[in-house]
Amino acid sequence: MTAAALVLEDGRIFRGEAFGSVGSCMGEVVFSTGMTGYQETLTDPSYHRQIVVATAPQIGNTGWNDEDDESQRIWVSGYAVRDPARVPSSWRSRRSLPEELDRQDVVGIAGLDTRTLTRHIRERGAMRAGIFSGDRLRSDEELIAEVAASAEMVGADLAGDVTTTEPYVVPAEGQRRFTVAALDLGIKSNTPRMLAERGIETHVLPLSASMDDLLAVSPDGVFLSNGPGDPATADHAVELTRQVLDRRMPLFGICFGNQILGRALGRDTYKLPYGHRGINIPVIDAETGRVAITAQNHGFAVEGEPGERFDTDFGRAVVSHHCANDGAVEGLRLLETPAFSVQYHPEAAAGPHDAAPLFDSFARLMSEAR
Ligand SMILES: NC(=O)CC[C@H](N)C(=O)O
Repeated sequence: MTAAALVLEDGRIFRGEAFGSVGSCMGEVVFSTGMTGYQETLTDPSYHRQIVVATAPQIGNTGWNDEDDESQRIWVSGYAVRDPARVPSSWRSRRSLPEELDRQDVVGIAGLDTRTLTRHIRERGAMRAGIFSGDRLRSDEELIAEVAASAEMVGADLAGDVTTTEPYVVPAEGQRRFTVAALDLGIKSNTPRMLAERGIETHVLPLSASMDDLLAVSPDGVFLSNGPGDPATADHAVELTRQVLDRRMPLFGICFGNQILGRALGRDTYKLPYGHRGINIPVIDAETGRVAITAQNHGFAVEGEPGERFDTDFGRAVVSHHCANDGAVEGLRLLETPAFSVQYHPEAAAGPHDAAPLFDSFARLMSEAR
């Protein structure tokens, strides 16, 4: 056993043993309450620069397979778990979780009290932290100083780190009904897959794409993906979105995309105390009162009140969805321009499928705009 410590910026230290790679990592410490889907979580680019704490005590039971990655690599900076599986068991598993963490040089910690850690984050808020093991484990003072010198999540411009360098196309399954230009701020593989199932061909474009790049693919609609970092930094994407709205091109955004649409409509974003991360988060549709159980992973939110209607440069808009737990904005819809977005994850990887019909709503918007 190699000793490891998770050190928080407020000086609190949790001790355990090294899990995955030995060394050190820095990031914002956040907790995720999903009991399944750790492979999708770890490979979700939105977790770039975050140390994820699994509240589910046993992690790694189904190993690591070659099918469920949401991107090319693991993006979390570190992983903290209570009780790792000794022996993974799944017919799809190719290797164990710690083997994969080690293969990708991802530093983790196991055996720490994740319940106390989660309660601490819930009370004090998500904050900077580091995991240290091997020769990176030094005196408490040195470790706390190292964490205090690391980068904050507020003001972090991270989508450029995760976006594709080259455009690529994910073809429609069967007959192509629509073409979508997707701005890649950290897109997960399951999004183009779910669009493809609906006859949509997706052109995934780098974050630096211009309006001309978008128009070059003759899209029926534009998609804004999820992604890491502080939405207050995403000025280029906000400007591009304003141009898309100006042209009345159908637009759909997820998570970071919801925050970008919010900013394009003149709203500010702010940091939630500890965010929403899990796969059973209840969201209320303000119009119908219906609740959807959703997958979520966000630390920031758009300012607004449940059901609020407001004026924008593109006509009237409504806060279409909000979180049943804390009332945070979970969706926006324009009433006079074909655009909507949600703060949660209809691509649901991993997660419940209540929100999947939103991809059908996007297809409907594109067909109405023809
Ligand atoms: N999953 C996402 O798109 C997250 C958006 C943003 N980085 C946030 O934390 O709020």
